[in-house]
Amino acid sequence: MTAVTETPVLQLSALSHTYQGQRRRTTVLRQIDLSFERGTFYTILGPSGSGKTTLLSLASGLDTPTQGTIRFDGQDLTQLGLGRYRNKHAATVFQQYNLLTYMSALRNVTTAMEITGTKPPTGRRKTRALELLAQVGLDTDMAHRNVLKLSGGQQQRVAIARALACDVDILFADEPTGNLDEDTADGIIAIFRRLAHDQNKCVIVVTHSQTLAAGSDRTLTLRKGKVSGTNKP
Ligand SMILES: Nc1ncnc2c1ncn2[C@@H]1O[C@H](COP(=O)(O)OP(=O)(O)OP(=O)(O)O)[C@@H](O)[C@H]1O
Repeated sequence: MTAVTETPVLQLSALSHTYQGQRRRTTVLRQIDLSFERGTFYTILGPSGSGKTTLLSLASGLDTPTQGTIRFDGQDLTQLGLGRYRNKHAATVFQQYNLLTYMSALRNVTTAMEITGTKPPTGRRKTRALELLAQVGLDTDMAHRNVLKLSGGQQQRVAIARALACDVDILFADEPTGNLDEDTADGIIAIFRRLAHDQNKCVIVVTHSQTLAAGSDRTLTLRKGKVSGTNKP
């Protein structure tokens, strides 16, 4: 009998990235090879400036690497199309949230569903959005409030609900618990674990938080542009 090996949902091969500044070039990532599987919650750690956000921008299709390839389900992202990848297969929770500031929390979530063509399996988009906002601890009153009238931590939770609203294969998040108290952060970690383990999604989170790392299935550490260590095999 031959063993069936599943194609990684995301594969980075010989990935390097260099920023071209006005005076000098900075190589941030050097020849990185990494595979990510469905059903797994990953955290990426590393000192400030080690290239974590850069790695996330490339892997989520927001930027293109100067060298190397990125494959989603075996298909090169340049062939699949970055727009299609970001719309249908990947969702990102940004460090700065990137919410639509003239809208309510609820509209931020439903708009994301409209743009990506996400139809909830049951109920209307609005019902599903309220459900997701409740899951991250935002009640109906907060859901209807303009996002600028929410605290930083509450805005961060709207950004998480918005990413959860799009039924994608990979969820990326950059410091998603940075502004949250311990209990709320624990709730978010539990959501990420459920997404990976119950819904077979791949969750990839950049963080400095050891608590978040401890809640994940695998941690990768970036140092000087290389992956210097992985644990929890
Ligand atoms: N657009 C850019 N142009 C030039 N250099 C950049 C650009 N973006 C990031 N850098 C540099 O690339 C390096 C890696 O940045 P990156 O944001 O990926 O690090 P990080 O590990 O996420 O840091 P932190 O933990 O502080 O958020 C830093 O030295 C940064 O100054």
